[in-house]
Amino acid sequence: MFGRIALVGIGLIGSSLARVVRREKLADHIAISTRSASTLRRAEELGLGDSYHTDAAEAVEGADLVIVSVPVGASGTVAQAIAGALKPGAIVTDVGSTKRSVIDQMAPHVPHGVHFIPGHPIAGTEYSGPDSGFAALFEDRWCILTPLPDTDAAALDKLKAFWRACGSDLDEMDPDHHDRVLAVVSHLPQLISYNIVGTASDLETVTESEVIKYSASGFRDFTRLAASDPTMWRDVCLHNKEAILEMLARFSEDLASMQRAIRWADGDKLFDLFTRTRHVRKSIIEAGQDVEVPNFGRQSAKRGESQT
Ligand SMILES: NC(=O)C1=CN([C@@H]2O[C@H](COP(=O)(O)OP(=O)(O)OC[C@H]3O[C@@H](n4cnc5c(N)ncnc54)[C@H](O)[C@@H]3O)[C@@H](O)[C@H]2O)C=CC1
Ligand SMILES: O=C(O)C(=O)Cc1ccc(O)cc1
Repeated sequence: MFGRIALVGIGLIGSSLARVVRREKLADHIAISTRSASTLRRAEELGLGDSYHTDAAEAVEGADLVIVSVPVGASGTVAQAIAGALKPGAIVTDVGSTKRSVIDQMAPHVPHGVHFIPGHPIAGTEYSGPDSGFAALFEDRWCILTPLPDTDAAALDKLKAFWRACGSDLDEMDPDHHDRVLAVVSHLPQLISYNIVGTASDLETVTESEVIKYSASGFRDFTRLAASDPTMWRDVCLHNKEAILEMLARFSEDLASMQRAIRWADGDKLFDLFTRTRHVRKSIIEAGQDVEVPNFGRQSAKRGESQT
């Protein structure tokens, strides 16, 4: 499908892309670049690419497709570093969890004649780094592209064909709309998880060992999300600030309303809400969107066994 693909950033997403590109033979040459020398060495030990570069500009030279998979706060720095080396006609895309900020950071650096098409695979886990990736990550998951108004139709089609070959279903969205939707379905749950796990670990009357020993599956699900990469999520918060603050404000209002219902023993109100939310879950399952996060390479979560 492509001659040379350059992957800038080789963590969970970059290394999953490397693996699926190799498996599906989507490129003749995979060039890998990342900022940290030790991560690059690890990518080489894992045999993820055909060439390895500490200099991102060197990796993108001659590439037909460049995929930037770094924390969203680093997008501008990467775009600036690669701008001068991009081949005319190349497609540059990203996988960042926020889109408006990535566009604002990257678009000014992309030269005329290079096709910049921002993207976001809605697929991931709480793990990070080149060891954590796997080729099946994108299978049957959505990938949202947020093309700019002047995006070249042929380049867009090519990028869509690439993601389809990775196993994804494609959607297009306006970047601001993307940021509001993701704020509620992804960023808010993530922040609630950080908060609930923080609350539990701050309780003086409950020892940490009790939290671990008696954690019911509800709390355990939150700890999975709360184990996600701090740099990535710090950047998401800082780069989708307005939409996240709006969703947090709505959430706080609804929480206060629930608090009131409990205080005044308003059982009907609680029952109605719990019935409504149950229907949301039912709709997700009926739509076939209840995808389990795969357990590749992880130890068993059985009681008493350690988790790495
Ligand atoms: N982890 C997840 O579940 C998902 C993450 N994303 C997005 O994908 C992007 C990458 O995330 P992950 O692969 O999970 O992160 P990761 O932490 O596993 O990997 C990040 C990579 O970026 C490199 N990097 C960091 N700063 C850099 C810089 N200034 N220049 C060059 N390389 C740099 C790191 O060395 C590493 O190779 C983020 O923007 C994130 O929002 C999108 C969907 C899911
Ligand atoms: O691990 C999970 O449950 C996720 O939700 C992964 C995820 C994290 C960030 C994204 O932008 C998209 C997907």
